[in-house]
Amino acid sequence: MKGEAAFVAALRHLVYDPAARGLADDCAVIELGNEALVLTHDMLVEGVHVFDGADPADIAWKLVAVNLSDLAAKGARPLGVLLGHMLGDRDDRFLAGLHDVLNHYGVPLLGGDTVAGEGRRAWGLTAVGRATHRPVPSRSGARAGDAIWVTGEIGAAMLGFEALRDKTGADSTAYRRPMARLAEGEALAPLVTAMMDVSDGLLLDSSRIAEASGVTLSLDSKAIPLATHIGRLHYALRWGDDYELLFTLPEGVKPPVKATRIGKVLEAGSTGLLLDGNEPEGELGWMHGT
Ligand SMILES: Nc1ncnc2c1ncn2[C@@H]1O[C@H](COP(=O)(O)OP(=O)(O)OP(=O)(O)O)[C@@H](O)[C@H]1O
Ligand SMILES: Cc1ncc(C[n+]2csc(CCOP(=O)(O)O)c2C)c(N)n1
Ligand SMILES: [Mg+2]
Repeated sequence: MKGEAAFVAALRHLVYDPAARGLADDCAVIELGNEALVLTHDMLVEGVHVFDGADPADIAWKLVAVNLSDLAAKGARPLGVLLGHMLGDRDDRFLAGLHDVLNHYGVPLLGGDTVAGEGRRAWGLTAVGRATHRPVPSRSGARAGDAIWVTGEIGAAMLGFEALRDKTGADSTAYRRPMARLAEGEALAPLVTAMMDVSDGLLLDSSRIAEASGVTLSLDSKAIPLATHIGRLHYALRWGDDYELLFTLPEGVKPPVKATRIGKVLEAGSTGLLLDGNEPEGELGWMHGT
């Protein structure tokens, strides 16, 4: 067994509760009578998701935002978060960033756990939300004939990462402090046939909707809103950390939020994903441990 995909595939054999959505969605969804709880957990690791020596205030921001982004993708309103923290040098900065991000989104801290350990630090966060629309949007409802849409721009986090790596002084906010599209997710939830957030790269995440829905997603590269120039297209579509919402709508339905139409859903073909009519080359996005 190697890497994230193989491990999650093995975990699927342990899953029997429908709330887990087959471990093929951004969140678990627990139906409770007329309401549904929406739950997610994402981790950040030093040197993998954030630079070694990054300002802990930025780490706290990103940790909360990437989890709220998964709630946004299901149209859920956050109820609170639980934090898994490894103690370190500048925990006062972590606390300051945590205060900022929780304040920004108006989300309460409900609990967590604190440990000390050696080596690289990792942080975990569980976010709990309440569904604003049921059925809660999934990755599996895209149908042939639907249009494919995305909010915002793709590639801004990649540029921010490069600015920090190369010390150019260019803006790195999109990488350090991503925004969760909660308002957009809530407005879209009643309309979409499928929705997810883009964390691992537009191409890989599009292929996940295709797989979950049993269709082919056909993207038009010229339509994709890029934060960078067209020469960087190959990388921008694969780098990830975008945290925009990727969704499908029936043909003719206009999204109630700012978004760009980037392609069309086709009947399942020989490949789940087409870019300008061809199967994209190389790795599609970010996969841990491969
Ligand atoms: N260690 C794990 N234990 C249980 N379920 C897991 C584990 N790792 C991943 N999953 C599940 O696998 C599915 C896919 O996870 P993935 O991390 O790709 O989704 P995501 O959280 O939307 O993406 P990202 O982590 O890139 O933000 C989800 O249902 C997730 O809950
Ligand atoms: C220092 C540093 N190097 C590389 C990257 C790129 N990166 C790492 S994980 C990931 C996808 C989201 O992770 P997950 O799938 O765990 O949610 C991306 C785009 C980064 N963010 N920081
Ligand atoms: Mg997600």
